[in-house]
Amino acid sequence: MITVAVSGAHGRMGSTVVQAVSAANDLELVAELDHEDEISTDTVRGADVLVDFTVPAAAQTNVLAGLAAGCHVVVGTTGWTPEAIDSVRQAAVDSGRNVIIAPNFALSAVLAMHFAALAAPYFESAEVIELHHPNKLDAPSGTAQATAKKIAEVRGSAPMPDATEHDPQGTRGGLIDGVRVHALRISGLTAHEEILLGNPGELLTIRTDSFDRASFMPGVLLAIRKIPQLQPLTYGLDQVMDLPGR
Ligand SMILES: NC(=O)c1ccc[n+]([C@@H]2O[C@H](COP(=O)([O-])OP(=O)(O)OC[C@H]3O[C@@H](n4cnc5c(N)ncnc54)[C@H](O)[C@@H]3O)[C@@H](O)[C@H]2O)c1
Ligand SMILES: O=C(O)C1=N[C@H](C(=O)O)CCC1
Repeated sequence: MITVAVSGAHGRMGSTVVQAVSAANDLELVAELDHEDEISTDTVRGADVLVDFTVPAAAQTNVLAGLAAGCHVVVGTTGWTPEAIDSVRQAAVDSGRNVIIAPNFALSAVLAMHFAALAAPYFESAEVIELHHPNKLDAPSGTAQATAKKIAEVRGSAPMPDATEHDPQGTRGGLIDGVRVHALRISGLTAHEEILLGNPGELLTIRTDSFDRASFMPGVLLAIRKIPQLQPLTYGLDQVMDLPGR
């Protein structure tokens, strides 16, 4: 039996994780923590794994507190900087516990990112559109950032055709490692992304839709089950799945 504490347990994702862990035969929910609860040896109640779905401003502190409390930590909270990830990596090494940070636990999103990285070297143009519910705090989404970085990695510095000279309102979107990213916030949506890859006369569109937060749960449970066997720091659920072409 793997014991689990959830941080952000009253939120949209945290409450869904509480339900999913409670329903799993091999997992035991031992603590539900939220905004006013300190993360400590006492409050995690001996949990093997702390799962964090909180807010970008709190995630790093929560992960470090979880490691100090003796937990492996599964992180879904977005908004990470490379510096914050490095500090977590070092803390994980020092603690002898492991951390996985995944910007998206939905299998369709993980595969969409993977397929985009496989396809990107074959296309002149690549842009990312992410579409989310309007209560989301961060833009662009962690998934869009990770997607753009993966595309940039495989494309290198190959230029994309774009004659735009005048865009005073910034309507061409943000640039992440040379890849354009556009963030939409629309009532009624949950979490969606399109990756558009173009060549003269053709377009490949890769799209992932999370219509319900249940879509993230198989990935979260996989990470909880696998984390004791992982490296001190893993970034992305693709690193845990046995994907072809990696
Ligand atoms: N990785 C993924 O697959 C995935 C999927 C969905 C959302 N997310 C990310 O998860 C995060 C949470 O999303 P959400 O929609 O559940 O948000 P939410 O606002 O519904 O929930 C956040 C919860 O965190 C709590 N909280 C705030 N500060 C805290 C602190 N210091 N300690 C403990 N709890 C604190 C809030 O009270 C709230 O209950 C966001 O960063 C979002 O981008 C990731
Ligand atoms: O609802 C959110 O907030 C989501 N955040 C993640 C991101 O920023 O990529 C994953 C999708 C849902």
